[in-house]
Amino acid sequence: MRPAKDFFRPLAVGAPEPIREVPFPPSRMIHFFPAANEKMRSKVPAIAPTVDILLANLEDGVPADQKEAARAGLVEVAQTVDFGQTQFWTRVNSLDSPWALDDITAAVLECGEALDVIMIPKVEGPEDIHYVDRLLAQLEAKSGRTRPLLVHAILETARGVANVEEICAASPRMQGLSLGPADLAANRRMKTTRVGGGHPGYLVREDPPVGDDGETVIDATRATHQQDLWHYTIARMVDACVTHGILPFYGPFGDIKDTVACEDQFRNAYLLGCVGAWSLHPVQIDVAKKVFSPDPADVAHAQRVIEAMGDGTGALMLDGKMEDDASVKQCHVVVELAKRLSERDPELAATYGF
Ligand SMILES: CC(=O)SCCNC(=O)CCNC(=O)[C@H](O)C(C)(C)COP(=O)(O)OP(=O)(O)OC[C@H]1O[C@@H](n2cnc3c(N)ncnc32)[C@H](O)[C@@H]1OP(=O)(O)O
Ligand SMILES: O=CC(=O)O
Ligand SMILES: [Mg+2]
Repeated sequence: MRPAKDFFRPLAVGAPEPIREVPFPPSRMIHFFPAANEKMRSKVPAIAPTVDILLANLEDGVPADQKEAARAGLVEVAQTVDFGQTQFWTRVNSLDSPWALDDITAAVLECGEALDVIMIPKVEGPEDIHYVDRLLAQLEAKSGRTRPLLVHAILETARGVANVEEICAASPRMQGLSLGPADLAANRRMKTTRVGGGHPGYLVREDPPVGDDGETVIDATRATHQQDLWHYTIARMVDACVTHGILPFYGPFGDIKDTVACEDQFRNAYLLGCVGAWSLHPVQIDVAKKVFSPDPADVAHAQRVIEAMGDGTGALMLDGKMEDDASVKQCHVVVELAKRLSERDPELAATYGF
């Protein structure tokens, strides 16, 4: 760990100054497209204005024999597409792969200033971030980049989860974390075979009824309630991110057709503090937009509480409920997010009455 006085020093002569505060533009969805796929690349200019973050994927999901084509696709998109206010990210291959070094090199030297964030998969500890941090500084100095690339890590190994705080604190480049439930499940030896979401076998069952003889009746027809496999990890990730001033995201939901369960998974993450989730298919873009934009009814209620609370201190009753300094702070979180999103979206602003 560098001493505090050196934390914000560039790691190479000529590299841009590290940032002191992580920017938080609209970040409701990170939309993935396979960068090797020409047809998908051709859709990027049309999709870009409809998403908050567009990501050229080079890692899992891209076949091994298309890794070079994906890298070339990233560079082509970076050099030709006008992203407007949409953020442009890439996910490079993991640091132990034969492709990571060339991916990172091309991302810095050939993408110009178009790229905002590099997503690093399978991050295990702060040492992975330290390696990327120095390499990026060297490449930035060589390319003449004027603003530092930020780093987003995927939390998808047990060791990564165990080291989550150190990962968040490893560099001023750290922009955020995503939960990667598919790789994490494999690494933990969970016995699931899906990409995110719940599992019908992970449940709690109602207590058995008591018979006339006072004995419990063990029958299998009692109600069960499916539980959330990801609650612990998301909550842990959110606490680590907030502690270090960076942004938490939920990752992929693989059942593309089940937009209802996708919405549930995204909403659990939203309620626990995540700012966005990945969209793997165009149908998931609107799901993320809906879930990660505060509900207009919640915004209206929050505004009433803020208004009623005056200077924000004390306690009062509103609609039969106690409101005080702490509940009004929650209301400010909701209203500020709604206002921030509305700045770039007049239609959304109208639904809030701003
Ligand atoms: C665990 C992890 O690491 S998750 C991250 C790695 N995985 C990914 O990134 C997957 C990204 N998504 C995809 O590759 C695709 O959506 C797939 C393979 C899942 C499904 O693709 P398809 O079978 O083509 O889906 P479908 O037929 O429903 O597509 C409908 C249209 O949307 C397009 N489309 C599908 N996914 C995307 C996307 N991510 N971005 C842009 N366009 C897309 C298709 O090209 C198709 O276009 P068309 O109507 O002009 O033919
Ligand atoms: O990369 C994402 C995952 O879930 O694995
Ligand atoms: Mg993964």
